[in-house]
Amino acid sequence: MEMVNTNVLSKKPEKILLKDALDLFLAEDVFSPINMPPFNQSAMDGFAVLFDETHQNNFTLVDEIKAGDNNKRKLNIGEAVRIFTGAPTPTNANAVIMQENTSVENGVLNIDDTLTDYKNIRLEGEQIKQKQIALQKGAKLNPAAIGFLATLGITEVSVHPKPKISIVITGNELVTPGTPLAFGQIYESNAIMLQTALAKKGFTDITLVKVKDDYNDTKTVLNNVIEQSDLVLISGGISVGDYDFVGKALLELKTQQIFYKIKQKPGKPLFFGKNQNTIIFALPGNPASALTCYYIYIESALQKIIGNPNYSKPTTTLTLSNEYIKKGTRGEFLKAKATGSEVEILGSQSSAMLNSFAQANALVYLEDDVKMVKKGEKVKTYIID
Ligand SMILES: Nc1nc2c(c(=O)[nH]1)N[C@H]1C(S)=C(S)[C@@H](COP(=O)(O)OP(=O)(O)OC[C@H]3O[C@@H](n4cnc5c(N)ncnc54)[C@H](O)[C@@H]3O)O[C@H]1N2
Ligand code: MOO
Repeated sequence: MEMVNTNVLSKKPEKILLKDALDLFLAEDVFSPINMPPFNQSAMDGFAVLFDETHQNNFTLVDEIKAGDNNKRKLNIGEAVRIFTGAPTPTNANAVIMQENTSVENGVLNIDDTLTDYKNIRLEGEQIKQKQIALQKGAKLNPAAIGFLATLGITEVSVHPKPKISIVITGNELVTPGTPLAFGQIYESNAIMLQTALAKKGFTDITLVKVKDDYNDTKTVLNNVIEQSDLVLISGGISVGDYDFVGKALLELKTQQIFYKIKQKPGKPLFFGKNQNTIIFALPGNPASALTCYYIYIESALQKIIGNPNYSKPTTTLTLSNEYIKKGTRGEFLKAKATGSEVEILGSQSSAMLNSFAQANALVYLEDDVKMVKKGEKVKTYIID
């Protein structure tokens, strides 16, 4: 995972529309172009007054101001205006009294309330002043941050944009769901699985290409997608079989191999490399292997590409509710179900099967030298969502 973090660079900053910036990270500080609020504003429906120590009640009503009115009037001591929430208070008004605490008789306002300076007035610039920093470089644009920038009138932000992604599906045996299966064929499921996993995190600029187990076709397809994408995810054809052409084609295309094969289960033959500025993951075709590699490696790479300054896949330590005997010497990511402080390792851990993955909300990680874990033991758990 460390190798992914050090080798994946953030995309060059671009200005994009604020409405398209959800969950991206600011590439530069943003300063407020205005005072917010831009004028003294009433926080209540009621009456704005100008009082002093000699005049605390029986105000003379002189005007009405509602939200949106372009009214910059001033009051004399002892005067009041009818006012509504969000309306500009008279420029020198020093309190707003809620209408519930008032009565009006013959144009005179009586109040049943204490007067304090600037009660119920939102002062100009009290949230932020013009030229002050609104959000810092690296800030995540969640809905509140997007709303905040919109309150300042901002429509565009400089961010590290989302990557253009290509998914390449390899395999002669694969047919699209919805068509009948001939003997020897299986339904192709990695494309939709990866596409929806990506879409869930907001990554939707995806080109899907399918290629048969043919060296020249694989090379041509990979050459094209590498040229057109920031991130290429390849499914299958990365192991050692005579018809696994992905590794050979990638190297022939002068891809820099950063790692190939990891001591982990599932996902042993995972390939990670770079070609020019394009990041490439060749995922094992086994569906559970492909998805595990997606969660553990690709989600981190995506966050790095969009400039997340402090991402690491969320992990927690949970108490195991069942025993598990680990056979091999690879580290294992095990499909699991976390409930509160407990986690259960599910059955059906095969890389070729998705039945237990479909019920999982976590992956328990056991180090390579672990032989078994007992009920009640604490285990490292990746939460997947
Ligand atoms: N002699 C060895 N054989 C294998 C090794 C090994 O070390 N030595 N490693 C095994 C492991 S572990 C894995 S994982 C697989 C990975 O193989 P590939 O990445 O080359 O993937 P394929 O052979 O193309 O497919 C594997 C398996 O998954 C099915 N598949 C592939 N793509 C899809 C898809 N899009 N949708 C659904 N199912 C898919 C495919 O039919 C195969 O059954 O290699 C082992 N072999
Ligand atoms: O490493 Mo493979 O992904 O176990 O089946």
